[in-house]
Amino acid sequence: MAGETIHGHRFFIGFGGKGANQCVQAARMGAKTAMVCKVGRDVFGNDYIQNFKNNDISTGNSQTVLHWENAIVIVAVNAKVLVCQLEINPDTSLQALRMARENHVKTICNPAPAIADLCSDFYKVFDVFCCNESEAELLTGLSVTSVEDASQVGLELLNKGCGSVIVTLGPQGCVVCQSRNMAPKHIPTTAVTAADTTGAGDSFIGALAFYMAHYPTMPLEEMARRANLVAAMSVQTVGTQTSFPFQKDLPTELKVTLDLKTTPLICAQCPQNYCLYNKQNHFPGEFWIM
Ligand SMILES: Nc1ncnc2c1ncn2[C@@H]1O[C@H](COP(=O)(O)OP(=O)(O)OP(=O)(O)O)[C@@H](O)[C@H]1O
Repeated sequence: MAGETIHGHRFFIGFGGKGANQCVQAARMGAKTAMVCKVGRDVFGNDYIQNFKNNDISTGNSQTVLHWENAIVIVAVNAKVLVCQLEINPDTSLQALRMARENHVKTICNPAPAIADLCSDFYKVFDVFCCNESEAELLTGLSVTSVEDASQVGLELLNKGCGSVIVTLGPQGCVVCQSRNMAPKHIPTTAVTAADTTGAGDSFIGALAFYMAHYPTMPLEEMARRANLVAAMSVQTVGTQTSFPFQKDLPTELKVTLDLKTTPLICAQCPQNYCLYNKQNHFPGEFWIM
C-alpha cells in the first residue's frame, strides 16, 4: 500500500544507463572505447566515472557538472563506430549521428527509450537501427509478438528510410532486415537457462558495436548471430554490467585474438588470399585480419 513501510530483502546498486552498459560490453570484448556524457559532481557521479575507468573506457570527453546546463561539445571524430541512444535529447543524438556519418564513422542507433513521434530524419542518418520488440511497436504502431511480426516491423522501418534494421526478440534471437536485400532474416540464438535478462539488449548492442569496429566487412547477419551469443551469455548471470562477458570468457568462435591483429591468417582452402578464422563462418571475398 502507498505510504506503508515494508521490509526489503535485498538492496543492490548497479551501474547503468543504456549507453554506459553498451560501452562496457564493447570494452569487455576488447574494443577501444570512449564515453561522452555528463554526470553530477557528487559521489554517484564520481563512482560512475570510476566505473568507466575500471572498464578501460576513456572518459576524457565526459564531464562532471554541478548544475545541468546545455553545451555544444565538439568531439574530434576519430572512431570506427558511434553508438547513440535516446536517453539524452534526441536532437543531440541526431547531430552526433550526422557528424559521424560526415566523418565516415559507422553508426548504430538504439532508439531507447522509444518515443512514438521520432523525427523522420532519424531513420536516415545511421548504418544500423537496433531496437527491441516494444521499441519497434512504439515506433511503427504494429504489435510484435513473433518472428513474423518482427520481420514486418523491420520492413516498415526500412520504408521509413533505415538502411539496416535489427529487431531483437529475447530468447528468439533477432531479425535482420537490410534495404539492399528486402528479405528479413531470422537469426535464432542458443537456448540457455536465463537467470536475469536485464541489460541483454545492451550486451547485444555493445557486442554488435565491437564486431562492426573490428570486422567492418563481416555480413550484418553474422555480426547479429555473434551478438546473440554474447547476449545469451549475459542472461545466464544476475545483474546488468556485472553479467557482461569479457573477451577471455568468450568461446573461441566469438573471440578476436588481439595480438594476432596484424598477422593475417590465410585460408589454405581458398584460391585467393581469404582470411579464415573459423571454417564455419567463411565469407568469400573478404580478407579478415584477426
Ligand atoms: N532468454 C534468453 N535466452 C537467450 N538469449 C537471450 C535471452 N533473452 C535475451 N537474449 C539475447 O539478448 C538479445 C536482446 O534481448 P531482448 O530482445 O530481450 O532485449 P531488451 O528487451 O532490449 O533487453 P533489456 O531491455 O533487458 O536490455 C536477444 O536478441 C538475444 O540475443
